Amino acid sequence: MKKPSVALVLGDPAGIGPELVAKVLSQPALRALANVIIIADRHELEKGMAIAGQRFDYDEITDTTAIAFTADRPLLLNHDWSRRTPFHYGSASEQSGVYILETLARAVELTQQGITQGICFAPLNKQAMHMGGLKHRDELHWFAELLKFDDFCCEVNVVDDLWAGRATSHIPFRDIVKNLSVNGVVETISLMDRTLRQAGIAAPKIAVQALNPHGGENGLFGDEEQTIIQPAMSQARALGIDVYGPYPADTTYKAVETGKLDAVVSMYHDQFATALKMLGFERGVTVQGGLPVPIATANHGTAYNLYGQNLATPSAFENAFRLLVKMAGSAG
Ligand SMILES: NC(=O)C1=CN([C@@H]2O[C@H](COP(=O)(O)OP(=O)(O)OC[C@H]3O[C@@H](n4cnc5c(N)ncnc54)[C@H](O)[C@@H]3O)[C@@H](O)[C@H]2O)C=CC1
Ligand SMILES: NCC(=O)COP(=O)(O)O
Repeated sequence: MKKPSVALVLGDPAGIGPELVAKVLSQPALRALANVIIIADRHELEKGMAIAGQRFDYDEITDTTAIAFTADRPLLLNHDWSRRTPFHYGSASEQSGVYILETLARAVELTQQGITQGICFAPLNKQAMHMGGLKHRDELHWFAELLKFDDFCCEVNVVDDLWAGRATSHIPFRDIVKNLSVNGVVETISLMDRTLRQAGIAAPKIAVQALNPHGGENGLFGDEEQTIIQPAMSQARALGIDVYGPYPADTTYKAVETGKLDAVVSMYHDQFATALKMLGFERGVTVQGGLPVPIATANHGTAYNLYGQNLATPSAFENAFRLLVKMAGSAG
């Protein structure tokens, strides 16, 4: 297979992103997987290497129209921040938000131009992005608009061989129930089924979570299982999708283990994400599911509390890079 070209973005320079990028790209075996174009302020990239105590060589480019890759040597497209307001290291700021949005937008542009086949970004901060002008509730919906994609999308989390998606995501807890619908649950199950097939699982088995304690116990405390989740599962079965449940949140993992299920569809963000992060915080990846361009990141965030201390574990971001390269290879 031809080596894919991928865009790599530092995420929020005020968090652990630059340190993670340094730790990943300083490994020759990882660098060799793809032609990498880093979109970053050179000073922040160098600072990440200084924090990590690890470095790699790169060539700087200014012109993206005639790119030539030298074996296993990343290219840097310098997003010069030297004349702009400095970042607030270790906390959210407007300038971090603007930087994140500008660098991600350049990554999307490169991918739309066919120069790269996917985007891997180190952790970003949604609060900073909102301070920097993000009007969408999260980067997923911002990416969708940039890519002129108006179909269904949702974040997909992966730890080892276990995948998870959610029918609602970055919304207030009090709004979960009013945002749940039969159609939304069917869309989430279908996206999960497609994603698993693209990942090479020929006959995906998908668990669906209940919303209420003990699955509502037949309407005793909540009836969303009967009014929304079971009808959605019936529609999914009619589409040929192999779904199981609905399982109460506290015993879903047991059902997954016993039934050797491949994925879980949750009703809200933390419902299964908490179990997944218990299972493998250091290994988890988040994919921007459903978009026409492969985009992946680590499942953890900016960890502002760890900034500048060389304490960030790179393994989740390494997994994100590997998965993104695989997806970009299939896309290109
Ligand atoms: N990949 C991405 O872009 C993601 C971004 N976020 C964003 O990150 C921001 C902060 O999120 P939080 O919920 O505070 O979670 P967080 O993941 O940044 O931090 C949670 C805890 O885990 C620790 N931690 C995180 N990554 C670590 C690593 N690589 N090595 C060692 N310890 C690590 C932190 O020090 C902290 O104690 C939010 O704005 C959120 O939206 C959250 C998840 C993924
Ligand atoms: N920036 C990616 C992101 O926030 C996805 O993380 P999560 O919603 O899976 O926690």
